[in-house]
Amino acid sequence: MNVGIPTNRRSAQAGQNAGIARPRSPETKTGANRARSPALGKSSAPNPSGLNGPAARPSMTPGGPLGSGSLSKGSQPTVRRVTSSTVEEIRRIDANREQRRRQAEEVRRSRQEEAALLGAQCGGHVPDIDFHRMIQNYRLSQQCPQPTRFEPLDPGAPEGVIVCVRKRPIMQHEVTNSELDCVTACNPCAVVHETKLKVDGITKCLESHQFEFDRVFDEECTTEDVYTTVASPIVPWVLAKGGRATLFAYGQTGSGKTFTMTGIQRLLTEQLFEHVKRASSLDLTISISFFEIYGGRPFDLLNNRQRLETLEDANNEVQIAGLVERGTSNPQEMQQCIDLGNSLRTTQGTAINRDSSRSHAICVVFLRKAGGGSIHGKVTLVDLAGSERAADSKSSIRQRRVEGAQINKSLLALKECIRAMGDRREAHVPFRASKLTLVLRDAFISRCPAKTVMIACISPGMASADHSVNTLRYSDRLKEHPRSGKAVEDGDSAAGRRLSTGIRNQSPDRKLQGNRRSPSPNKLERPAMAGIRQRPNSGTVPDLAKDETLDLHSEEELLDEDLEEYEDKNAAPHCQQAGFQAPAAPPAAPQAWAESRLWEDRIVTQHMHALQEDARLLTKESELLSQVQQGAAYDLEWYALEVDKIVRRKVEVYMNLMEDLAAFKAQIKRDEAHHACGQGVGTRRLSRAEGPQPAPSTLNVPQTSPRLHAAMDGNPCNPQRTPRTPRLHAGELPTDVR
Ligand SMILES: Nc1ncnc2c1ncn2[C@@H]1O[C@H](COP(=O)(O)OP(=O)(O)OP(=O)(O)O)[C@@H](O)[C@H]1O
Repeated sequence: MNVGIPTNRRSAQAGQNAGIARPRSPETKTGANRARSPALGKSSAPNPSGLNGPAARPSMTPGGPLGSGSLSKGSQPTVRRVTSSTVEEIRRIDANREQRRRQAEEVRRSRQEEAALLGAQCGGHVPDIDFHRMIQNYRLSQQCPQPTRFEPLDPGAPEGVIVCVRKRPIMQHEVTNSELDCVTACNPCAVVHETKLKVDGITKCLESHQFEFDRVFDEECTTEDVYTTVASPIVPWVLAKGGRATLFAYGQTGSGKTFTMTGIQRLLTEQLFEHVKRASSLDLTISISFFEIYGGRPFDLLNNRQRLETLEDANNEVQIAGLVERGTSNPQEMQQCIDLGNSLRTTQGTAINRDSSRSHAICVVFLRKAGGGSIHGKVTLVDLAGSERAADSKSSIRQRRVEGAQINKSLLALKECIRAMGDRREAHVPFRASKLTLVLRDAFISRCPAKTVMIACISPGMASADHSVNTLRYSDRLKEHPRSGKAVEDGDSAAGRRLSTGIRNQSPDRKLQGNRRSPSPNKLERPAMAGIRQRPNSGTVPDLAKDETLDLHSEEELLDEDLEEYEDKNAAPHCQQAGFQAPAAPPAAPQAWAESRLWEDRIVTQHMHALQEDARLLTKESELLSQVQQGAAYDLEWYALEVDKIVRRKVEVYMNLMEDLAAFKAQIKRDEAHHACGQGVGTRRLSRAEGPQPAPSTLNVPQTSPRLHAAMDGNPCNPQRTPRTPRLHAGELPTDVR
């Protein structure tokens, strides 16, 4: 009976049966033969062939002893013996089959029980039992002892960068999607289990990525635990040393960055006032600024999201012009400011997070000498935008693309700055690479002692495993110093090679491989966590894979490092065959972004100027009119001339604005077309070797009027047709209408 036996097993049995069909058919079909067989089994008739095993069996050919049925008397014992061994074989097979059936039944029953139990725990949404078992077994094998309390990290330790990981609990939406918790937090290790199928397509396996950090907080840990361990030791350190401390929360959307950061803000508020009170001899005041960087631009969160400008003063210090700094005299006031700032952040609902932040929020707490004096110390809390947003730089929606590109760029720049900061021999900190790092310059380049804490937040859900690995990889590299002598000396295979040669020296192909990982059949047999607690650590990802996997920012990394190479490699093949000469770079390239952003800035400024000019003209017009109405001016010819000038000026102002608007719309159109080119839909872009590219100066000196642009053939990839924006400055106004 085949019921309940899996297809493959059934066919296996069929095969076995087929294998014995021929010897059995003449002798064993009847019950009589079966009944006779035990007795026959005892036969000790000699083997005529004189051989043991299968070779000793009688021939199965038709002419053989069993084949024709014409057995002689002398051959009878041999037949009996053959029959006996066949029956024995059948019995054994039957017994095995029965045992397997029982085992299968047992497995099925225990799976059902386990599924019911798991389903009850997960509100009826049963995750994959096999993967669940594998992860449980992994955890059991590690026997991770969770410390009852975390020792506070020493902020005075020589290394300037502390990297921690916080795993949040699994959320309802993940349970509803039957997701498993695939992150094992076992301080100081964090392991992400990626669920995979082997090459046969049916065998399930786990790929476990292990990393080691300064601290790893599991889902049971509270924000107080995190604060006590990493943030609370920083406050006395800042007071004592006059230091600059910067805490970052990094991770994908919904991983708990804002949750962690708001908790830290609250706890810091409470602790700070206490400590400042205790250190009364320092005579310090506490003030706060709160701003966000959205789309590469700072906005003041304590001043109704007023747009801010970053400037550099004569001493090369970065200043944020117009940023409000509110003095606070008690924790409640400070908390109110923080709440206000958090409420004004740019958010958007996503499938994962109803209030997903789309910006980097930067809350700066200043400790100043009383009376608005110089800065004694500073604590900066940065809630970074979701790291996965970087992938939006390939979105089809322009706004998302701009956001994504800026986030990508800033996270990459941040990584490089922190790495450079940690490496004491690193002379160059590339803080100018993004607005985020520019405004945080103090954190990286400061004559005062500086300390950086990175809290990497990860979601435990199986669907987030990729992002979690990327987050851990990013965080892992913060402590990996590009020119670290140790790493080079270790010569630790590819990792060492990469550290010693730097990313620039990698082959372009490598660099472009993004997240691809080399298959690693041995990953499951990697050493247990206890065995990997040494740096450099990158867990089970083989060195080569690590080398290849430049995380999701690799393309941007490349852009920043070598734009030319990028342009040549990324020109869509499609775009290389049509006959056009296209503009500066694909949309992801810095020049294209810079051009776009220049237009955006310009259109807002021009509109503002137009309004101001209009208001001024209106005032002048009203004065003129009232003069005539009240009989103060009798020269109506003069009056008509003045009115004419005003109206002409108004027309000019608004014509200019309309030109700008047309140019801006054309720029948006070009962006879209370039994006399409980048996706393989567009037209050709010449490489630098093939033809001239517009010089960066075209950004400032646009070449043709939008009116001409309207008459163009509609190919927005033509750099010669970049619209011109007339500038309107106060100095350009005709003197006679002033
Ligand atoms: N440790 C935690 N314990 C309980 N709930 C948490 C924890 N971490 C996060 N959450 C919850 O997860 C959800 C998402 O968290 P949060 O908004 O902090 O994510 P995020 O990383 O800031 O996302 P985004 O980048 O989209 O803003 C929130 O509902 C939050 O309450």
